Amino acid sequence: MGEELDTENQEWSNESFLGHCPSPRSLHTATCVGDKIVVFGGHEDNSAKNDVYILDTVTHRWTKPKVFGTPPSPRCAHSAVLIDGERILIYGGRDSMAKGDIWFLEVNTAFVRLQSKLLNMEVVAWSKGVTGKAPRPVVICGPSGVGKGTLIGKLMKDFPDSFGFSVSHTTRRPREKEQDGVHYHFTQRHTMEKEISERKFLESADVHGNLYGTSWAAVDAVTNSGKTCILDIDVQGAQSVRKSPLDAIFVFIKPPYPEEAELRKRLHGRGTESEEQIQKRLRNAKAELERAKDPTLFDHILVNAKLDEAYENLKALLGVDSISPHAKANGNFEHHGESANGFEQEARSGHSASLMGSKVLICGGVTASASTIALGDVAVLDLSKISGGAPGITRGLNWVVTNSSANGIGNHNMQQPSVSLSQNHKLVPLTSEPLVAGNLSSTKAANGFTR
Ligand SMILES: Nc1nc2c(ncn2[C@@H]2O[C@H](COP(=O)(O)OP(=O)(O)O)[C@@H](O)[C@H]2O)c(=O)[nH]1
Ligand SMILES: Nc1ncnc2c1ncn2[C@@H]1O[C@H](COP(=O)(O)OP(=O)(O)O)[C@@H](O)[C@H]1O
Repeated sequence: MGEELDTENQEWSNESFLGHCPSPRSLHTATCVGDKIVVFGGHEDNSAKNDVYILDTVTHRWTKPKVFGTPPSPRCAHSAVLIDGERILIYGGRDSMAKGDIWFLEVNTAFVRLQSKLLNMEVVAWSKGVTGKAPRPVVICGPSGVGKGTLIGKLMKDFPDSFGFSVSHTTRRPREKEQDGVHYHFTQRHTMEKEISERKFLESADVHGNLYGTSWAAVDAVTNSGKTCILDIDVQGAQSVRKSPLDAIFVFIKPPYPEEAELRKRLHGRGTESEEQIQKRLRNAKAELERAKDPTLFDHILVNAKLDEAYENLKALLGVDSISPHAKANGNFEHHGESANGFEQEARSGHSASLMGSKVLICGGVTASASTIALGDVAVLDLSKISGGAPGITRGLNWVVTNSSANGIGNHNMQQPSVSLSQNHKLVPLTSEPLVAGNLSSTKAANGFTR
């Protein structure tokens, strides 16, 4: 059962709803997307939630959609605003602490429509929103034995705060010093094939007789932490990623001449493969070196003759400061808070958010729950330059105004008030009037705290 409000007659009626309905909760958001209502997060039994449910208002059926990407941490008292009918911006909220991060729940983007068609089910996808200059992922390719692992290892050791490795899945057996979950996720072919069919992978390929693949989760884990994501994948993988919306930089590592003899020497020196496996790797190397000649695939070709020189060149093309290891790489971004232009935002919950053109106005709310200070400001998030999106981060967000006294914006028009399901599950508008009206310096926050 549920209750429905007829907005024309202003009347509530009891309705039966079918399907998988959300558990009773409060302080969640419910956003109308066409005939559907998308419910995210909320609070139940002393804990916050990060699940997503969709109510089809025509069929009166609830569904729990398939969720792509890594969801934000559980939260309640966040805000939700529908952007261009295709993605819901989720901002802030709290569990035990107030949050200042920005997320997009894609409900009708090209990516979501394609996945939905392929899987024949309701699909949504998470993409983390980033302000400032977000780094692009880096794809590193090259024949077996050329030194990809060695170069990446050096980069990760010297710049652990700046670079993160996308841990691939593989069906090959672990080498002696390889750790599961660090170098690869070692898995079985049937398990991996099942996960590929469930579309958990950004790309996958058969390489040297084994299955390798990059999961969405592997890339999300790095990009959502704010680090530059490094992918060590073969040329087939690079071709797939090139076609994906990941917007990566592609680097091919080549051996010096004579190429085959050098690879053979290095593979023998590494001593991790049998002679038969080395022969297979060398045969494949020829084909990879050939395919790398495609000028549309790689942005940079780097010869790894002398290791130290190759490493300096790699750092230079990635824009890393070679003098100060452990410093952040150029292009690193803040996950939340600071914008490219220096405006900073406090984490908050219980605020309101409304869309005005390509800008989102964030008003009031409270800061960290320990102090529960009500905020009287208006922050404006500019979405006019956003790019990217699931699968991957959404770039180009910018905080443009922070007005602590908010003169002149007090009675702004809330174009798209959030809608919330209350604890007893009635569908009610959360803020049919502006949450913050009049003089913002004496804001009343959503939970009643005043300043
Ligand atoms: N397409 C794809 N290739 C991968 C992935 N992970 C590793 N590879 C590639 O698989 C090949 C074999 O890797 P590995 O077994 O570690 O052997 P190595 O290249 O001899 O060190 C290399 O070309 C890797 O770049 C992945 O997730 N996807
Ligand atoms: N520039 C280089 N000169 C000589 N040997 C190298 C160089 N770069 C890497 N190696 C060695 O070659 C072997 C293969 O390197 P590795 O990083 O495992 O290659 P890949 O990951 O591309 O298969 C390792 O034993 C490594 O120490």
